Amino acid sequence: MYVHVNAATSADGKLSTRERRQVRISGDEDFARVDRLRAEYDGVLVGVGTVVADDPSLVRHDEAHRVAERGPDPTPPARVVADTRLRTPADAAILEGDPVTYLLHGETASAERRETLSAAGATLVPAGSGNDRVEFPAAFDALETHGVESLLVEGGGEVIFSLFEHDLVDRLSVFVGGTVIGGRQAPTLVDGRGFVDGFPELELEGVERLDEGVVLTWAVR
Ligand SMILES: NC(=O)C1=CN([C@@H]2O[C@H](COP(=O)(O)OP(=O)(O)OC[C@H]3O[C@@H](n4cnc5c(N)ncnc54)[C@H](O)[C@@H]3O)[C@@H](O)[C@H]2O)C=CC1
Ligand SMILES: Nc1nc(O)c(N)c(N[C@@H]2O[C@H](COP(=O)(O)O)[C@@H](O)[C@H]2O)n1
Repeated sequence: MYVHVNAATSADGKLSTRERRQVRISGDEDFARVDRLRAEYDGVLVGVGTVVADDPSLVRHDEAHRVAERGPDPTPPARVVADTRLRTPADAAILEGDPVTYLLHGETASAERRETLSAAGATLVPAGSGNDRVEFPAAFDALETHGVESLLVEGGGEVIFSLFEHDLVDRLSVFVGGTVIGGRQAPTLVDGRGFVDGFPELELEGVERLDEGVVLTWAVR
C-alpha cells in the first residue's frame, strides 16, 4: 500500500480546536490542491474521530485530473474509515451515495453495529485482534484485495501517529496556514503516545506558497 498523509495545520501545529471542532485552515487554493491529490489515489482514509467530529463526505475531488491520470470513466476514490468498534453514525455523510465506503474494524465491534452499518451501505473490513486499534498492516492487505493500493490519509492525529508507528507512511504533506488555534488539548498533526526514540526521518521534497500559508512536502526515509 502506498500511503500519502496530507492535512492542514494552524501555524502552531493544531488540526482543530480543543473541543475538536473543525476549523477552516486552508483557503481555496489549498482545497483545490487537496482535490487534485484525492484524484490521484485509490482511496481517502480518515479515523472515526474525524468522522464523528467533522462528518466529512470525502466525495469531492478533481474529476478532470482523475480522468487525465486514469483515462475515461474512472471509478472515484473509495472512502475508508479506521473504526475499531464501528462508531460511525448510520446517517454519517461518509455513507451517503457513491463511492464505496470501507469501514476497517476490530473484533470488538458488536454484531448489532455490523448489521446496522452494513444496512447503511458500508463495506465492512475486519482488521484487528482484541485491542482497541485497527491493525493497519492487516487492514491494508485486506484493502488491496478490494483493489485499493494507494491511500491519501487526511487525519486525524491519532491515526497519523499509528501509521508512522508502523512505518507505513511514504509521503507527508502539510498545509501550514496563517491562523493560531492553541490549546494543549487541541489535536496536533501527530498525536497518539508519541515517539521517545526512533523518530521518523523526513526528506524535504517541496515548499509551495498557497493562500496565506505554505505547503511542505516530505518523503519518509
Ligand atoms: N485540519 C485537518 O486537516 C484535519 C483535522 N482533523 C481534526 O482532527 C480531529 C480528529 O482527530 P483524532 O481525534 O485524532 O481522531 P482520528 O480521526 O485520528 O480517529 C481516531 C480514532 O480512530 C480509531 N482507530 C482505529 N484504529 C486506529 C489506529 N490503528 N490508530 C489510531 N486510531 C484508530 C479509534 O477509535 C480512534 O479513537 C477532529 O477535531 C478533526 O476536526 C481531522 C482531519 C484533518
Ligand atoms: N485540507 C484541509 N484543510 C482544512 O482547512 C480542513 N479543515 C481540512 N479538514 C478535513 O477535510 C476533510 C473534509 O472533507 P470534505 O468536506 O468531506 O470534502 C475532513 O477530513 C476534514 O477534517 N482539510
